[in-house]
Formats: sequence, C-alpha cells, structure tokens
Amino acid sequence: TPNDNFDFIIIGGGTAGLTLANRLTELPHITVAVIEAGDKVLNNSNVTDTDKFTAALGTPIDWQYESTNQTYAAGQTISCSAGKALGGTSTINGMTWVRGEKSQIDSWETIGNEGWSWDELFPYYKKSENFIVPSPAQVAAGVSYDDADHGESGPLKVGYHPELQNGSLHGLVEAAWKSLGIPSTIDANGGDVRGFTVEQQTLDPDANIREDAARAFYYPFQNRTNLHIYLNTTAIKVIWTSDGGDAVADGVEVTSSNGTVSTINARREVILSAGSLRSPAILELSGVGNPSILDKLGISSKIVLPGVGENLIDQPNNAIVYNSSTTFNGTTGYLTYATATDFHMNQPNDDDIPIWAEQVAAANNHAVNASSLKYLFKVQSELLKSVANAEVFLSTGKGIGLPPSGFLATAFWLLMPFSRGSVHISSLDPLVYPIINPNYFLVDYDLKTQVAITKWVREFWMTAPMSILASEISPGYTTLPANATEAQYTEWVKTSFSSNSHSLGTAAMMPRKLGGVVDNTLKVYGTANLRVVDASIIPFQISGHLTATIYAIAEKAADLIKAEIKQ
Ligand SMILES: Cc1cc2nc3c(=O)[nH]c(=O)nc-3n(C[C@H](O)[C@H](O)[C@H](O)COP(=O)(O)OP(=O)(O)OC[C@H]3O[C@@H](n4cnc5c(N)ncnc54)[C@H](O)[C@@H]3O)c2cc1C
Repeated sequence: TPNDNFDFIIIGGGTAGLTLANRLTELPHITVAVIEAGDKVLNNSNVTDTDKFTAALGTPIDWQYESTNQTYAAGQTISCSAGKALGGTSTINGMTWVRGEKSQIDSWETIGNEGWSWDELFPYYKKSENFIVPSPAQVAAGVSYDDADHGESGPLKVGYHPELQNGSLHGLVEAAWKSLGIPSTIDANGGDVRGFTVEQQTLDPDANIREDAARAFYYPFQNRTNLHIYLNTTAIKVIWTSDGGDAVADGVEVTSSNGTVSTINARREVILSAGSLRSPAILELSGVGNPSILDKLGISSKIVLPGVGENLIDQPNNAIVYNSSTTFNGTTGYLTYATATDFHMNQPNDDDIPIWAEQVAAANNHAVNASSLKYLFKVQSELLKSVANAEVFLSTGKGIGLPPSGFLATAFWLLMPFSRGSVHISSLDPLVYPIINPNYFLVDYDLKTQVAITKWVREFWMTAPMSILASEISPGYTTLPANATEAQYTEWVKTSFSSNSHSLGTAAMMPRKLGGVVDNTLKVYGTANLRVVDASIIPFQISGHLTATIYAIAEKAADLIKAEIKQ
C-alpha cells in the first residue's frame, strides 16, 4: 500500500538483498521492506533441479539482457543473464562455490578500503555457510575438503553434488592436469585456488535441490513480522529530502505489476541490491552519476559521481566439446585454476600499463581517468604475479541437463581482465533496460590470455589419458587445426565466446578520487543513508565464482549497519 514506512528499504531481493534483510530483521525492533521485481520460484523445477543448469536461462525468471555491439569482439552482441526472482541470480546460476584468492581480497584494502581484507572477510565467508561434509561415496568419487575453511552453522547449505561421476574419470583428469604441472587442491575455499579440484556447490545434497538465497535466507524466516517483501514490484528511483549537506534518502518510488506508482518510506536507510547491471541504473534515475549522462535525459545531478556505472568487468567464456565412447552417468564439476606461468602466458609488461589505462579511459569517455586506471592496473598486475588467471571447468552432460552420454566439455575463461566497460541508462523509463557494454577484449592482453588458455586446454586434452578417452567435436580440428595460427585462434576466441556472467564493479568500493562510488561502509559518496550491497561494489575481478563473496559482503554489511544502529 502507499505510504508504508520501514526502517530500511532494500531494493532487490536477490543474493545480497535477502542475506542483508535476514540479518537486519534479527533485530526485532527493526523493520525491513524488500522490493523485488520478480516473483517466488520456490517450486520452479528449472530452479530446484540440480542437473539443469541453463534451463532457466531465457525464461521469464531471467532478465535476458543483451550487450551493445562489442567493438573489440567482432561487433557482435552478447547475452547477459540475471535472475528476476526472489533469490535473484542465485536461483539461476551454476551453483559453483569458490571464494577467490586471499591476495585479491587484500587488494581491496590496498586501494583504500580499510577493513576489507581476507582476514576481515573470512569470518563472514564462513558465517553464511552450512557446509555439509561429503559422504563416503562422494569421497570415493574424488572429493576432499579442509574443515578449517568452512562454516557449519550458517543458513546456506553448501556441499557436493549427490550424483557425482564415479569410476575412473576423476583419476584420469587429475593425472592429465598433473602431467601439465597442476597439483590437486584439497580445498579451493581457503584463499588459494590454484590446482585441480571437484567443485563445492550451493545445494542441499540430501534433498538434491538447489540452495539459493531465498531458500536459505528467506523461506525459513518468512514469519518474521518485521520483514515485508513486495513481489512483482519494480523500484524506480530513490526519493530525497531536500536538505543541505549530504543527501538524505527518504524513500523509494516503486511501480507495481499493474503500473500503479507509489512511494515507500524509509526511516533509516535505503539499500541498493539490484545487482551489478541494475543498481547503477537506479542511482542514475535518482540523480546520482555522471552529469554528461544525466543531463541528456534531463535528470538534474543530485550527486556528481562519474564512477556510477563504470568499471564494469565481466569475463569471456569459451568452450570446447569432446565426445567419448564411455557413457558418463554422473556430474563432475571439475575445476582447474592456473596462473599465467602454468598456461605459458607472459606477465603483463609494466610499460604497457599506461597505454592500457589510456585505451580504457578513452573507450569510456574518461569517466574514470587514465591516471586512476593506471594505478588500479598496477595493483592488478602485481596480483597477477601470483593469482590464478585461468579457470577451466570440465563437465559431463548430466550437470547441464543432457541425458547420460559420452559428452564432455571444458568451458574456460580468463579471470582478471583489464578491459572495463559500463552500464548506463538511456531512458527515463525505469522499465527500459540499461545499455550494457562490457567492452570484452578492449585490452589486447585479455585476448592474448584467452588464446593462451584455449591452446593450453587443448594441450590438456592431448595428454595421453584424455586423448585416449575422448575426441574433440567442437570447434574440432577441421575448423581450428592443431597448428592454427595465432590469428586463427584469436578469431575463434572472439567469435565464439559468451558472457561468463560474473559482471561486477559498477558501483565500486574505492576512494572517490579513483572513481569510486561507495566508501568502505558501502555508503554512496555524498549521501547520508544510501548504500549499495551487491556485486556492484567489488572493485576487481575474483579468481572464483561470485556468490560466495557476495554473501560474505552482505554479511559484513549487516554488521556494519547493526553497529551504527546501536550507536
Ligand atoms: C547464468 C549465470 C551463472 C552463474 N554461475 C555462478 C556460479 O556457478 N557460482 C557463482 O558463485 N556465481 C555464479 N554466477 C554469478 C552470481 O550468481 C551473481 O553474481 C550473483 O548472484 C549476483 O548477486 P547480486 O546480489 O549482486 O544480484 P542478484 O542476485 O541478481 O539480485 C538482484 C535482484 O534485484 C532485482 N531487481 C533488479 N532491478 C530491480 C528493480 N528496479 N526493482 C526491484 N528489484 C529489482 C532482481 O530481480 C534480482 O532479484 C552466475 C550468474 C549467471 C547469470
């Protein structure tokens, strides 16, 4: 109903939004409203079924965004999925659970975000987690774990798939990677990802269903009277009180599915958790952003913050498909993380960094200036001396909804691109999708890295255990010969990649002078009480998958906010 009042309004009932809503409503005197554009998907089998990754893509619970024509990737557009449902993208994702590298989280503090290091985040990584130790059958199928890396009393179930492939495949793949110098990892979730391992997933291994943000953080708590969820309701913009000093968010204008526009009031704070492709759009509609974008739409700039919507970083994903005469009945989710040295790629050259910074700044209309980018790229380049920059994901057909067969695929991606793009509104209509431009392969080093990974993945398949087991069917050696030139590999990578669906950085937590949008309490610069809590705030890519880190960020944000409530 119109004129509703709550202490906190959270825009977006997704991965971060529901985590935060849960933790804040642990305080019985605090009321929280969550505004979610999608609906409940509790019993949607495209969500619950652990063997159907990709089944929900292209359905109404996927926003189904599309990028602009990609100038540095043969001009094509790229599909960008995001969940439109209570639970957000955690309801449609691949469920892989990998946090990333210790030094990557430490780098957030290096660039000026005090309190954000691996050691500070690690307790929060564990806080959300209810790790379910593997069964003897799963151990026999090749899994291993380190108790010290996991939480066992959080709301979110994490475990191993109950139908893991048994038999010889695990040993063969492990031996093949070993012959290329890649060791096996006991557990990829302790802050050091390099090596080969079986993926942990956000699922309930006993019930064999997906675990998502709603199942973990909302349904078991839905009777809390201080928590209200508005479903099928789209947030339009933040409403401000006219005031001197820092801008004060007073509420949110929303539109219901029948088009009725109303305002919900916030006594304390408004929090944006609409995801990396949408939170910046809501900031812009609210007058927070780059005047050169807002002016064109007739939006007056309440807060001048040119970094809004910038720093968009996604990873490009290519896949090679194989066929075996062996039938695989189980799922795999075999992960391999490798550093540049492992896959025969040169480290970034210091002399190139200023050039890349100029290129990226120019491609994004200098919204973030070249000197900031130069600094950020130096930090990133330093990281790349030790962190994994390639992930290779080997799966049987079962995990992606195919019947048992000899199908095997390796999808692979560079983890820390230098290329950066943007997401911006182009209309005052909040239902019009923002313009998404990830600028894939803008920086040549990214393309060269993805080519090096492609060749290395083929090297893996050519080692004795794998070459005897399976042969390549896509792209196949006719299309892309073994002795293909660098140019042929480049062409294949550029024309056959897809989004790795790890977009982040569009309301980056960085000092304002570097082009940041939120400070180390996740508050938007220039505001007294507007925060962003979702993938948008992550300043650099991660050698992992995003949800583990997003849940941890939301857990930490909840504690930061609770500490302020108590003051
Ligand atoms: C296909 C795919 C596969 C992936 N695989 C993995 C994986 O295996 N492992 C992993 O860790 N990560 C994976 N990811 C990434 C990860 O799932 C996301 O990065 C993460 O879930 C994003 O969380 P978030 O809180 O930032 O946003 P979301 O979870 O997307 O939440 C945003 C919410 O806001 C709502 N919303 C948006 N705009 C509005 C508005 N104006 N008004 C009201 N509500 C709004 C949305 O409907 C959504 O519910 C994958 C992503 C995709 C797309």
